[in-house]
Amino acid sequence: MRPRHFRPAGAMRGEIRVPGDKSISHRSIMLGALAVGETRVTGLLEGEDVLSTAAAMRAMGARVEREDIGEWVVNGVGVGALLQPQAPLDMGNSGTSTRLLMGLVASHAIEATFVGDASLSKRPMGRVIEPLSRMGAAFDSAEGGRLPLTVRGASPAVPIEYRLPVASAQVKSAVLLAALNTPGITTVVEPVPTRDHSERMLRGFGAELEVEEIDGANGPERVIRLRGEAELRPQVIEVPGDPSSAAFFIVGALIIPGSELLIRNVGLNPTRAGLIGVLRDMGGRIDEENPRVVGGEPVADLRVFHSPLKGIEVDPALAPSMIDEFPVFFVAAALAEGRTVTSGLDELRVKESDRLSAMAAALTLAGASVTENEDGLVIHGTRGDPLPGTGGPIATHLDHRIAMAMAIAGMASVKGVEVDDTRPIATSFPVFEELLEGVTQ
Ligand SMILES: O=C(O)C1=C[C@@H](OP(=O)(O)O)[C@@H](O)[C@H](O)C1
Ligand SMILES: C=C(OP(=O)(O)O)C(=O)O
Repeated sequence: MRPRHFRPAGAMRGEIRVPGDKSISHRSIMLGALAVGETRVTGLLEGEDVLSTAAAMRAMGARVEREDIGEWVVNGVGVGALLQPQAPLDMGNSGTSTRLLMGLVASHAIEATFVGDASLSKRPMGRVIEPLSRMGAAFDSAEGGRLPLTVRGASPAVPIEYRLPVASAQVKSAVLLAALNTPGITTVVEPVPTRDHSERMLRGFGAELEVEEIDGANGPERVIRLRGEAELRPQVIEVPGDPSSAAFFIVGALIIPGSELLIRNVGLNPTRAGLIGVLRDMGGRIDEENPRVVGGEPVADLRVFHSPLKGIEVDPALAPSMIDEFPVFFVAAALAEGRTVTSGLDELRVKESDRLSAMAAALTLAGASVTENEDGLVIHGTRGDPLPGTGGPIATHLDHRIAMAMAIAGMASVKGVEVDDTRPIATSFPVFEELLEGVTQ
């Protein structure tokens, strides 16, 4: 455990540049490893989760090398040519690494065992076991479809048409990655759109992938078709900054009086940008400067000003586009005027921790007024007054986003917040504390 007390702070001022997007970093290493030849990546997130992906791809035959900060070179083996790993693949804390790599292994003639830390070992893998079994892969897992888990890939695997039962980009991506080495056309139907980095990058690497929008019973649905036995061509990839990391600074600058912060290099893919729209609807001033396209993704610099926020009812349809931002969004709600209501957030219970109960407990300790419902939180804000709690230690539960969200809460509190363990922050945002110190007065 590495505890730290996050003190009440003056304004957040100056500028920062957020590190590379975690989702895109994972995918650039995985697809690079499946393309024959040299893929060059800049701006790669060097967080522990991405390093777990890099180590796994090395164990399956790819050359994955770091040349400089964020500059990586991947020499791939080609679709269909992954090697049998000689030892269990240690996924650490990373759900994305585990679920996407289970998809890759599922259609190769290899067997791989996945292990992870205490948090990852509690997370449900049945949601990927189910479609990948239909494609022909075989699984042995701990009870309830949990890690440790062994996948025996099918060769050839069978193409399926799969309608996602949960709004999960990881499940969608696992099926699409399995489809790469599966003869014929695999179809994934998405009733609710989730982040589309896999689709964008698969196309960029030359896969035959098409996306059709159709009218579903409850609105537009996306039908994604991928032709298998794909040949991927190596790419040069610039990874845009991670909006999920920027979120902590966006909320910090909005709630701490006197703040004006420039956050450079923020990815604004619409399947990820839900938080910004909701905070604007609450009265937050977030200006976009220098809009551009980086690595096939929309990016801008964000200038964020301290703003009085008003409570809001968050449309549950927005959840997938801000799914990882809810912990810090709850902090914004705790400082807003009036009531904020969230619902439809069952998925938050199966992240690195149960993020609904972890944030309800942590914010209550910090002095916020929070009611935990089955699928969301209701929060009565302080109308800008600092949180009046005891400062007593809040439990992170091996969850980086709880640690960072409560660090921001501490800065907007009377007595600060003691975070029981800051180590998990390194999974997604190793320079978080350094950047925070640089911009707080
Ligand atoms: O595909 C991805 O890169 C991710 C998808 C999301 O998970 P789910 O698919 O479980 O919603 C998200 O929470 C995670 O941080 C990254
Ligand atoms: C849920 C997250 O990641 P993963 O599922 O990859 O562990 C996250 O980063 O908030």
